[in-house]
Amino acid sequence: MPGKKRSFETNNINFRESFASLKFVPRFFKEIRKVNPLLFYSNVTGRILNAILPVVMLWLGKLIIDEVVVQIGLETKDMERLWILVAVEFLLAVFSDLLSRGISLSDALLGDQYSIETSVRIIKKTSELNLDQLEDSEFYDKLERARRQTTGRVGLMSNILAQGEDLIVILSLLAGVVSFEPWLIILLVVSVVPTIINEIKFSGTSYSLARSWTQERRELDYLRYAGASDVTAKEVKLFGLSDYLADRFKGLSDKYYQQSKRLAKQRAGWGSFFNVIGTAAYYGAYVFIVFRTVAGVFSLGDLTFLSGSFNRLRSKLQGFFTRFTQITDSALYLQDYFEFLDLTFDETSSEEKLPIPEKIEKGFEFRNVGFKYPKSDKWVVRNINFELRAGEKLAFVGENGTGKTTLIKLLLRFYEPTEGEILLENIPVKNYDQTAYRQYFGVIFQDFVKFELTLRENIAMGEIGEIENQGRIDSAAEKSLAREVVSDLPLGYDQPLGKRFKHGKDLSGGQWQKIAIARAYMKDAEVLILDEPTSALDARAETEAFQRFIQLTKGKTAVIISHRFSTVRIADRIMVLKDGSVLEIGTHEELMRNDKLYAELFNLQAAGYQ
Ligand SMILES: Nc1ncnc2c1ncn2[C@@H]1O[C@H](COP(=O)(O)OP(=O)(O)OP(=O)(O)O)[C@@H](O)[C@H]1O
Repeated sequence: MPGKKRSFETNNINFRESFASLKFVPRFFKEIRKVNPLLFYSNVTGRILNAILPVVMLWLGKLIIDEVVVQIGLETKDMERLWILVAVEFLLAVFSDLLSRGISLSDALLGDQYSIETSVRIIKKTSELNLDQLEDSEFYDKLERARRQTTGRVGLMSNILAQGEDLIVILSLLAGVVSFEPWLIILLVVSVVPTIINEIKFSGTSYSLARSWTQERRELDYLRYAGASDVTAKEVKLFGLSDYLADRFKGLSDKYYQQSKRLAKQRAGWGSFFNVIGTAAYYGAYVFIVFRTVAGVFSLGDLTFLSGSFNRLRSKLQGFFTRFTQITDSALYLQDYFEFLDLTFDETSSEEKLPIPEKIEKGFEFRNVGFKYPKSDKWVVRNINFELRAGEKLAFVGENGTGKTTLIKLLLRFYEPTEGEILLENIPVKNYDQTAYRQYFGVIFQDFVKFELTLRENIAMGEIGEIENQGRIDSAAEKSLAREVVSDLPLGYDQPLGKRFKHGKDLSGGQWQKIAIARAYMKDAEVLILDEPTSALDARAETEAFQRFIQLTKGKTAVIISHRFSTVRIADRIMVLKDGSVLEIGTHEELMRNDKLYAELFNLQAAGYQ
């Protein structure tokens, strides 16, 4: 957003908060285990084995050197023990390599399976939520973070498991070092404390930066899409928008880059400084071990074992703390993911819901309905009173933005009215089970989705359980005039639509609408809603589509929204909306006699056709 101040310091996450996010880790692992228990337990077992190998190898190294020293001092050499030790070390080295590869492989497989699982869960969860949640930008940010981190979560899994593995390595090495020389522990602490301080200092900062930029990243994604996609290409070329979009993208990305660079430089600077202190402590320990060896307290083998163990311990401990911040950082994303999954979708009340009536006898009634969109103070519609009687075809007309689609969304219970109520058979619709209630409706929205899938799938979306029912798909296509679209396409029903995928064919606006109408015919719905479904059809096709619609849906209840009065007049009754209120309602003849807005607009359009 231009001019808006963005700084990661403004909502920085501190160490305690990062630490608290670890509470999601057990749930995370439960989910991973569920995805593939066998792979999961093999991975854990492999890591435990792999963790004890380093100390065993170092110990073997010590035994080999000590044996070499003994053999040097002997007149007649007996090399058998030495070769056995070397052979065991060799076998262990091979085993360790195989084990590491096995662990990486199972990490990758488990990670892939888990990321498929999470993507599926995110899709399913999104469909459970209410429309107002989906339209909320904060919600979108949460969804964005939950979605973005799919691969990050895989890294988190490996990191946590590796952390457990390293802990075992550290404890075993520590036991070895302590048994020789407890004093070394003090130097060890001195060598790792700087790393710990550094990590605490920067804990959560990367996440904070990324989080504070969620909205901008969405904007960047959008600009990338607007500047480089087939959908926008025509206008971008025609209006020469490419530089404008590229500059805007660059300006915003540069800001992010600068903040990210500053953070990375600070991290690198402090990291190097603390590392020098740590290295000095290590060399202090080394000098100490060398002195003790020269003094004859330690053997040469002890020297190798101790210096090797100490060095490994130091790097493992440093790695342990560095990884710890990576883990807490990623766990913060985990928190976003689980918070997203735990979002509740609020059916207005938790009381028992009524089953829906099998057949609609009376119809729907809007009683004094008023509505404001969430986070808005503006009444979009108010004092709305009308009936949608069972079996009737009711048309909504009115200028753009007067609330026609909003009334449909209220009828479909995508939103609750802010005041008043909607009734079905004299009972408030909110008392009925929502999922069952929505089954009544077959709807085509004006912004219906053009799924970039096959034509068959696009029609079957109306009743996806019937996708194998060719007869039903044929009949829906026939009714909606989509049959001719099918026969024009080389692959018929199996033609992929849209340009995104190989062999995809794009359709004209009118052809897409015919397919969308077929979608409504797929479902044997009690109530049909057509929100400007024919705006892209030519005049003849539109009249034909509507006349068919009226014939084919005899006895069914329907709402039709259209700006074409030649279509609207076919409806049983017409409701005229103005500024969010009902101005008049009645049959075509009644409204013409009324001689108000409807008659005026009708005559205006009729004159236009003469
Ligand atoms: N999701 C939303 N959040 C906030 N305001 C909205 C939302 N959807 C629509 N509006 C506002 O509600 C008003 C009514 O919109 P609606 O889509 O119901 O009009 P319409 O009569 O169907 O218009 P058209 O003929 O152009 O399709 C408009 O002012 C619009 O800006």
